[in-house]
Amino acid sequence: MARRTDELQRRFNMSNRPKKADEDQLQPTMWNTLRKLSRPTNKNFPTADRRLAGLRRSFRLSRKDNMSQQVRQKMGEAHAGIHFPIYQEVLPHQRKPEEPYRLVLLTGPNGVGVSELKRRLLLSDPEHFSVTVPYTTRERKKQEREGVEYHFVSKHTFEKDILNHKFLEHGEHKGNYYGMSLDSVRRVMAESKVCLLDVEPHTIAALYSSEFKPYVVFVKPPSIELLRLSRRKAKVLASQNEQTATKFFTEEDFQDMITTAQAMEYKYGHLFEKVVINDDLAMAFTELRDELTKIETETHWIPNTWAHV
Ligand SMILES: Nc1ncnc2c1ncn2[C@@H]1O[C@H](COP(=O)(O)OP(=O)(O)OP(=O)(O)O)[C@@H](O)[C@H]1O
Repeated sequence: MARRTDELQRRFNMSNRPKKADEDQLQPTMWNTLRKLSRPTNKNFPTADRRLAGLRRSFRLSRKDNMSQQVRQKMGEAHAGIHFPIYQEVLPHQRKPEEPYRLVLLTGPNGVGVSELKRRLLLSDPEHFSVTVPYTTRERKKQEREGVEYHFVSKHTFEKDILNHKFLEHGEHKGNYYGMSLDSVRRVMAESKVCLLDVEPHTIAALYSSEFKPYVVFVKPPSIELLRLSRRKAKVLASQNEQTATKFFTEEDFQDMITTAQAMEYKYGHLFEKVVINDDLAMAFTELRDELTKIETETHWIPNTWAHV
């Protein structure tokens, strides 16, 4: 029988965009961040390429400049067509042994620890957790194998695939395309593994269906004081003049992380089923792993539209 609880209603009942009155109350910085959040970008390339190539941050800009008009138009249509209902009925759900595991989506501001938590989950049980293989048009390096680090395809094929909505997220860097396809997610799920995917929050909508039953985890930074303490020794990669070097987090990085997290929660909080505050890394990992175990083994709520495949 369908039921609706206040908590679930809170999660599922908000429209995707803040109301005008709400917009007026937002701090200017947060509102600018909200605007930025609407731009497609890609978090799924293997960290080495994404970061060594300076992809993560420059990606958003290069995509905007380089993508063909036709492709941009198609992408706009794809995003514009997705709406969430004001209310959603929910049903209790328990995974049957023959069913695929729910897709696990990890999201959060840059540098908060999404990749680190994903890496730890993978290491903790490589037979159980898996990740997708991205597509690229760049040249294959000597040590790389097709289908392991990347699927290597031609520019023509890639552009055709963009128009056919094959990619969940895609972008361009230094004249090469990179992208993550829906089929890669399906392949992992068909292997009876838990597919871990880190995404920008706007991508959640494209996966919000009975086929994927996404379990959305928001990785949130702690207070700025705790960020300063916990990230004292942590380093991030930074691009400088096309070169990449590691650097310590700056005060600006921390501020940015907190403002972006607030904006993400404001705009997409109704889709987050679990919020993990990443202060102590070991504790955050344990909390996340335990929660994923519960979702696999215990009865929990899902939108009733997901009940039938
Ligand atoms: N709780 C934590 N305490 C200390 N250091 C942390 C913690 N969480 C993550 N880190 C470190 O912070 C840095 C950034 O983490 P990570 O690469 O996972 O961020 P991210 O959210 O994936 O960001 P991006 O998508 O930009 O790569 C890494 O050096 C990581 O080891």
